[in-house]
Amino acid sequence: MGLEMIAVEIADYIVLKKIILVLFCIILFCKIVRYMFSLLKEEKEPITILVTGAAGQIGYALVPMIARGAMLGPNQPMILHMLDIEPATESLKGLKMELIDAAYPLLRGVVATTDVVEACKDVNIVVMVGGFPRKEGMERKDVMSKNVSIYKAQASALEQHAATDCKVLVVANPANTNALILKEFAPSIPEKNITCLTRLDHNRASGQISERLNVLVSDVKNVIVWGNHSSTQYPDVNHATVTTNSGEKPVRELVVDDNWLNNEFITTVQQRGAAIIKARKQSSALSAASAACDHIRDWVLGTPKGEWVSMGVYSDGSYGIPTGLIYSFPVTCERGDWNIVQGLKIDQFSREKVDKTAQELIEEKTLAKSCLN
Ligand SMILES: NC(=O)c1ccc[n+]([C@@H]2O[C@H](COP(=O)([O-])OP(=O)(O)OC[C@H]3O[C@@H](n4cnc5c(N)ncnc54)[C@H](O)[C@@H]3O)[C@@H](O)[C@H]2O)c1
Ligand SMILES: O=C(O)C[C@H](O)C(=O)O
Repeated sequence: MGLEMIAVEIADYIVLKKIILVLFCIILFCKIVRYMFSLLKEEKEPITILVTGAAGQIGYALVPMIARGAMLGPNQPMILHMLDIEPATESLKGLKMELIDAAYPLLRGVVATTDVVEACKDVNIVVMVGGFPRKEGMERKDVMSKNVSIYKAQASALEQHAATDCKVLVVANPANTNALILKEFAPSIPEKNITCLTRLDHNRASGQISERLNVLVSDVKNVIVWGNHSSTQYPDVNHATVTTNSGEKPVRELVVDDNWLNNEFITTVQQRGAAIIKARKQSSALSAASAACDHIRDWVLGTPKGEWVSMGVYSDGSYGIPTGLIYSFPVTCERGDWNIVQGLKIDQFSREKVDKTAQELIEEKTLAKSCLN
């Protein structure tokens, strides 16, 4: 065999090796893609969610949202536990029938009960709506004594029977103080796992800006609701922006009316709950249910990059807010954990409002403790 022939054979061999390598890579790539798809299709374990006060009006709006996947996403199956009190037994039964009739694909089981132990068994997420609602003309403090005793009792049941890492959202008013009572009487639940709903106020603030500027509400970012879910809350737009064709613009720059932002905007958001009660003769329900889904979704699945939301959380002293209060702060969430956004500038106007609502929470805490004695 001449040298030329040997060179040709070696070249053929190298080409063949390259072809085999390319084929091998293609097969490997296909296998990886198939594996990724199989992971995506893989059935997740159901998460157990408890809604207390499920037979009430927020409950009636909330449970179908949860069952449709609005809270935990379209691929997360769930088992729903629904708790209410004896007089609501029949309407709770009816709600269970309707959930079955709605044939929600993600809903893998429904427990409708008036037994708090059965309701709390192994729950992973708890939305506490049960309680005595404020009626027209009533102050939130009027319902305090009725609700703190409910929250004390339910804290013990959760502590003993819920999953050890359960996440709790308190909706029922006074939401911040009910959450604080729950925290005090369920000391084994990590304090970071007990929160209250101020997302409704946050969404209301974004909604008012969107209406005023005629922009999409989804383009309004980073409003803050500080403090109590009450008329002393402080809706703050000093760090808020709107996404426009020419980038992110500060809300103040676009509104060009500091008088409106510092007065009417704040009181409209603060008084929105009362305005809805006046109009409907019942407190807000669908917007509260939707906000509860937003709160849990962002907490569990994370907030979008560069955005924060408002959540009532246990104060660690950030922004000079005393520890020992459940206070609404701007937070970002990642991998099921929230963190208070640090380093935001608080001007004198804001400082007074942030402190005023903290002061109301201190007073509510004292009142709640006296109701327990
Ligand atoms: N945080 C917020 O943003 C926000 C918004 C709207 C309403 N709320 C509050 O949410 C709460 C519920 O409002 P709603 O309109 O659904 O009231 P609702 O009266 O229609 O429903 C409350 C339900 O709780 C039940 N309940 C009472 N005691 C209970 C107990 N010990 N255990 C379990 N269930 C119990 C009642 O039987 C009723 O079915 C109220 O306190 C309301 O003020 C909070
Ligand atoms: O029930 C209320 O007091 C009002 C409610 O908290 C709301 O903000 O709509």
